[in-house]
Amino acid sequence: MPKVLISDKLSPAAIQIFKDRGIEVDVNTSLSPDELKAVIGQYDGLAIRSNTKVTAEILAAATNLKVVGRAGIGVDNVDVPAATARGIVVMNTPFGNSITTAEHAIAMMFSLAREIPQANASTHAGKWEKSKFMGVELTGKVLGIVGCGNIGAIVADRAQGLRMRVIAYDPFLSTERAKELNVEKVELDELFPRADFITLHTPLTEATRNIIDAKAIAKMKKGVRIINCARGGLIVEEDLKAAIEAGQVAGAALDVFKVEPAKENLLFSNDKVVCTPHLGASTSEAQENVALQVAEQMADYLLTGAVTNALNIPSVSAEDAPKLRPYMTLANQLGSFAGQLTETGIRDVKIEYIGHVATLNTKPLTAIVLEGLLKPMNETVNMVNAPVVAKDRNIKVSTVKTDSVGDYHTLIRVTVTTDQRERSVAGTLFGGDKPRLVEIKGISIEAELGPYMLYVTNQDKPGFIGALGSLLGQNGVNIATFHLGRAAPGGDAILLTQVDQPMDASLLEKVRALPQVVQAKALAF
Ligand SMILES: NC(=O)C1=CN([C@@H]2O[C@H](COP(=O)(O)OP(=O)(O)OC[C@H]3O[C@@H](n4cnc5c(N)ncnc54)[C@H](O)[C@@H]3O)[C@@H](O)[C@H]2O)C=CC1
Ligand SMILES: O=C(O)CCC(=O)C(=O)O
Repeated sequence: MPKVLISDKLSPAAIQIFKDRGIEVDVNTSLSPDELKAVIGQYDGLAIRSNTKVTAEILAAATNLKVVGRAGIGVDNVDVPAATARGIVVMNTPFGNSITTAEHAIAMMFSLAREIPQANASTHAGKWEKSKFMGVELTGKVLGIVGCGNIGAIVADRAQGLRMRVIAYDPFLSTERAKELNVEKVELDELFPRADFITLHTPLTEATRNIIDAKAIAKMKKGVRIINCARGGLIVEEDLKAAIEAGQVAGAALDVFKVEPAKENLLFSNDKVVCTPHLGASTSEAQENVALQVAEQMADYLLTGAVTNALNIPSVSAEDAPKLRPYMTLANQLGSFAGQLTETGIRDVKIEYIGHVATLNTKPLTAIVLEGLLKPMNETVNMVNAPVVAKDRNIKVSTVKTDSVGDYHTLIRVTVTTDQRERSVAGTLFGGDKPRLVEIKGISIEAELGPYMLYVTNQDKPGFIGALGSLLGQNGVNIATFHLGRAAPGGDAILLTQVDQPMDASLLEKVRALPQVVQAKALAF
């Protein structure tokens, strides 16, 4: 039974889902990094929010870990490349808290415009400072959105409802999408001087880190108000403080900080700064959504291998999954067949998708071909890290899709080039779901793969099949299936036979000693 650790505060709905799906679950939200490192080896899954830092060091100790599930959006607290290298899937819940976070940004904008938190504190203190809190209207003001993805788009919609004019900077926002959102797409240098309010909704990446620094602030309209409900690292806090003190920035509303939990910060106690402790996603609705989603996704992966919302492995939609399933088996068999026959360094892998298979999402198929291919060289390889392992080994991977149909209505061909030779193997699905090998090194054959196979290349000469059958029989090896192919009468030939038990090394030597045999290899699937 798989075992999951929940190490951040998640809605109890997640615990129930894990239990209902037959997954053992522990909850411990107070582990120090060292304590987490000490226990993580017991778990197959780790469910987190933003508190737990899943570092390379934690992952190195996570010897059984298969999936990290982030109940939320940002995964900057997870070392995704380190997880990928270890074959660990990292998944998030990209939509579950978007509305809630967008609403928080709007609430922060109102708070800034009317100084509501400051006025609230003053009124509670019995001061009745009516003339001190003179606000600004939002109607007719320009809102500059930096990062117009899921949350940015919802903020744009709500702001338009407030009669604001919305401009957005997002290099990946298409003109059509901007039109659909009724948002004016601008460059950052145009957004800064035009916006009365600026709200940040990008992930924290090397391109966005410190996007709001002294240089950027100098380009902004005097009296601009800045809202950050994305990530603390987007703003250089020292520069923001100086700009508020100089009057260039009228105020800032911050839900996120460079260092969290932010028990201390240079912007605290500045009366132009409104702060919340990373509450963007904190509504009961959003927390229920993300907890349910992450638990279902993690359970699906641990129990069935189905992948949703993963950041380091191609996702397969519920609609595509049943169509891809038989191809996944075929792709893995083809990769594994090629991998087991390869004895020297691989330079190049070409995967051809021909006919029906070319119309499907082939990314997961490519990953699983590589898993099968590399497994004989690397026990820990899986679909997640196979592309990285291939890259690390300087293996060039290319894919070709052709939807024109040849002898088979659907075909996958894997061609592996090593320093010494090029070898190809191809397969199809019989009856729509039964994987069959139909070509090895360009020679036609028709074979179903079983757990123990004997693969022989030989010269097509009389007497070979009888001699091999007798040899296997004399050594107590039962033949389950027998498949033959040849390039031309008397030429190169291949034999693939399924046997009922593993072939031991001494028997294999006897097969190799038969006069017609060029190569003999025991394969396992
Ligand atoms: N405060 C909180 O509790 C929460 C914070 N977040 C943060 O909000 C961020 C945004 O979330 P979503 O909208 O769901 O993500 P998203 O991926 O849908 O949108 C992010 C947008 O940023 C854009 N972008 C990427 N690089 C950019 C760059 N260099 N300059 C400008 N735009 C760039 C992308 O094209 C994309 O459209 C998350 O990455 C997360 O860090 C998310 C949820 C809750
Ligand atoms: O889990 C949380 O409270 C934070 C949410 C968040 O920052 C995110 O989803 O990126």
